[in-house]
Amino acid sequence: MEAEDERASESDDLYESSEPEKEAWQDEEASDQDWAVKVVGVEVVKGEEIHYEARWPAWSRPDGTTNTYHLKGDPASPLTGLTGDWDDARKDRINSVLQEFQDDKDGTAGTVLEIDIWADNDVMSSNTRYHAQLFDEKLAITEGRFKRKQKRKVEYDLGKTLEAEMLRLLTKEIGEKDAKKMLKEYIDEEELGDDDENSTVNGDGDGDDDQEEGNSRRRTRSETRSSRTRSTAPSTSSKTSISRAPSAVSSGPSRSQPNTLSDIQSIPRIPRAQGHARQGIQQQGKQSGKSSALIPPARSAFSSPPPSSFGPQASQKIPTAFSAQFSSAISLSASVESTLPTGLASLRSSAAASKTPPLSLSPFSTPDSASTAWARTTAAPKIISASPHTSNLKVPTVSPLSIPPASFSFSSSSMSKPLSAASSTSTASFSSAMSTSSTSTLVISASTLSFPSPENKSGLLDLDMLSLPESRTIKAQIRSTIVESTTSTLNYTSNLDSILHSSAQPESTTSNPKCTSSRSSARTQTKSTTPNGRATMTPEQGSRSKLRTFANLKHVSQDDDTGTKKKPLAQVKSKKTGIGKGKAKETRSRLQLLSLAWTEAAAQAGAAAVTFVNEVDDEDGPPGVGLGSDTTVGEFRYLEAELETHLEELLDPPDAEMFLRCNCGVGEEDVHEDIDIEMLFEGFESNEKDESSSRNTALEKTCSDSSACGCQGISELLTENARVPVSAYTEEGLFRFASRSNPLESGIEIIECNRYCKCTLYECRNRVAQRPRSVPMEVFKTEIEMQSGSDEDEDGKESKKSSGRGWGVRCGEQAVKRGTVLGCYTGEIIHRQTANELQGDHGTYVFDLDGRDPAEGDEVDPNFQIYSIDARRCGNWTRFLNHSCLPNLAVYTAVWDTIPEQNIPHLVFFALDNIPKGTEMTVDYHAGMPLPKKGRARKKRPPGTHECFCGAKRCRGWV
Ligand SMILES: C[S@@+](CC[C@H](N)C(=O)[O-])C[C@H]1O[C@@H](n2cnc3c(N)ncnc32)[C@H](O)[C@@H]1O
Repeated sequence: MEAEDERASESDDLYESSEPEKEAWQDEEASDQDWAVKVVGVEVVKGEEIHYEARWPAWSRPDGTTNTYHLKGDPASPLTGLTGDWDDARKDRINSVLQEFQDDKDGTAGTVLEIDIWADNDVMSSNTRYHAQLFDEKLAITEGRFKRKQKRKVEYDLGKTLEAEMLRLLTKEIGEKDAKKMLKEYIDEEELGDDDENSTVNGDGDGDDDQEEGNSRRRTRSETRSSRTRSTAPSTSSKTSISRAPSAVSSGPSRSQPNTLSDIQSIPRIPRAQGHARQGIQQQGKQSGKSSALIPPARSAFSSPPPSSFGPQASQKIPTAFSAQFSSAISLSASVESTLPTGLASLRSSAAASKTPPLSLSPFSTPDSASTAWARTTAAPKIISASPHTSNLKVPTVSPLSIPPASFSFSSSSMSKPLSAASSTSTASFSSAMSTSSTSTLVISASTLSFPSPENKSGLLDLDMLSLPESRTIKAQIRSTIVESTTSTLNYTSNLDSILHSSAQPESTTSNPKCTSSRSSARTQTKSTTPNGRATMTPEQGSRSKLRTFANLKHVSQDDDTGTKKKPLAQVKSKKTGIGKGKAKETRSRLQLLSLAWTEAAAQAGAAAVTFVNEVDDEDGPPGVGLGSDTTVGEFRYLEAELETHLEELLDPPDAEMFLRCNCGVGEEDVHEDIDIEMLFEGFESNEKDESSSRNTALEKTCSDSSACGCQGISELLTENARVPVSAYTEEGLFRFASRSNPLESGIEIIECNRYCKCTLYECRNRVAQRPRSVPMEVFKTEIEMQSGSDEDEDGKESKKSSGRGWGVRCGEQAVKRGTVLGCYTGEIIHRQTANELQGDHGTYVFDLDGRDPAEGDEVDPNFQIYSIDARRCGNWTRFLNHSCLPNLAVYTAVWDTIPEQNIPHLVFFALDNIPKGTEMTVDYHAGMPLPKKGRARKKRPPGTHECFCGAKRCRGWV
């Protein structure tokens, strides 16, 4: 009883109603006009008052909203006499829903009618709810819960598209005949042995009539993918047709709506955690079994979900007999569904515009008092999605935005001057590369194929499509073809030097007979043959190929034909420490090799250089971060932007229809058009365009209108004065700070548009963190300074200690503007439990994905998983970000290639300040923990932490 009372009073607080909008025009002349009006919804306030929602197509407020709300029975209501039809339609709809329920003999609903009850009716949560509902529905559909919505088998021949594009580009360079010949040779070779794989991937191809069969096909597909991921089985061929795009893509709320109430009601809900987040790089010495990743736990403002967006939901099973009690909920959903095909759009516009949002706009919400209970009904469905990024062969893209143009030049023996990608189109470099076919390079070719430059997109392959795992593989094959016919591996590596900002670059190495690859040697270097005779390049092989290039470089740099001595990249300062004089050649070489290897790997993802510098001592680079198995540099996998996982539950890539698409963007051909997501939500998108006639289509095109872009529904930053959905990014693509006075004030999780967005990656205003990094990074050895004794001195004596933070990262030659998005923390996704059990140094590079960690006391479904990212064995430059109590970077969570409910967002770093070039970049590992008012705290350090050497004006003293 007590609990009930408590809930009731809580609900009173929650559902304090606001006055319906008073419309000025009612008192003015305009009210005499004959206005067209349509009843489009109903709200029930505290289970008593019923307000009709009306839309006035010929009228709008200055902000574009058109809806008004009118109390039922109010004689002054302009809807008097107009609600009859609507009420009838609602009743019909309710009856049909109930009928559907009663007819449901297949046992999915059983004797229980499930009704979702939302715990609050804050309109700002609506998008999140829609999102969750849509996700659930899609999940249910994917699982074959609804027979009448059979999954349609969709195939598209990626290989063909690639072939066509290859042919087009090659034809331009070497003429149609040769181009065809070259491709044919390649394809013939690839086709050998394809059959078995095709049959595995595609099933028997006789449609999806039988659900069980569909399921088994899915299983087969997933098994195929899993094994590909784990054991790097040979990739699919260019002829493979794929059933649906398998990569996980962010789901943002869409303007699509679930089909029927019964669909909604019988869908299991993935439990969503609400709670305080801890986010930070784990500390050394962390104890096994501790639940917290940090000691003491820190709360990051960035990781805490916005209260409205991620508010608790309640979903309860209601016995049929009692369903009448919930008629208001049913009627809400049913009526909106039957009469409001574009309800969400209007919802958005009215919600965005109204400072006093109307109550309970969500068709899925009801202000019932019981709804405050944070209940979960069914067991969470197995997480179907996965990180799609399990391949270590990245799409080799070279972005003109991310590589300083001048630096990406490729010299070659047969060219009078270096090839240059200085022109902003990579096509240019491709042309040059191909026309000097004996010496041009692999990367140019591959990058050209995959990168659509902003100026010249026509005819180039769609980057989105190419980032599918299958296409990566296919691309790798193409890449190997090009290598065979045109590439000098040596040139490739030696020219990477020009990306580096070394004062001295290796001499041209093309004349070195030991290193110049002939066509046949390139073949053996870059192509492997599987037992069945297929020539493919798997991700791992791609990586080995890198290693070989690497070895060549090493060879060249140490044994140069010309006899010219190379200057070291790192100019060792020995003034301070005296260390480093007469440094061995290998030391310099390792730094250089690391620079080349990391830059090469970054460039393949289209990102700017990452170099290693030590101006402090003779350490030849951070331990264990070399690429490949070369003992000189250790083993490490560079992951510029993707995550890796070995977790079973994440190995199964989701089907495309798991993800939602916003409807921004017009006229662009969508390569995924044939994946008919709309089919699943037929009838709910039809009037979108009418609705938004007043909207600026140019804005729409690039997802700039955050109130209209479905994907941005929950990227709600809180402004200082009002809660309005605003885009997470400015027009310039900078992070939009919530508040000048306290930029970290609001918790956010950004939902970026995903690959199904109709804008391109570079056009889309809501795809910023996904773009390749444009700021070159320098991993450098931090200064070793002599300091006074620390607060930990037992005998209290002053002592001199050296302090260092190991290796850190700074922006090299490029200053960074406040709000610049710099990149994501990458590494291996592991279970939080595993992370917590890592001992000592092993936890040093672990970053918790804790944006949605359950709060203490939350009831958590046993299937609910939380994760961390471990950058010990793979990762990128962000693993070197040191801590500062007054940092210049911060981190937020963003989702675009997973579903938020998976709890695997990206951790995105952005600049909190303008950062001058050459400045170390730091984050606060304990964001949210109090700082001393000034100076350095001299309190005893918490156990498990160690002394902080951040040197900030205000410092906690421990890290
Ligand atoms: C994520 S790593 C950062 C990269 C690390 N410096 C390296 O050399 O690999 C985190 C570790 O760096 C060190 N560190 C980072 N910031 C520090 C600071 N302000 N004071 C002392 N040590 C710090 C600590 O050893 C910490 O466990």
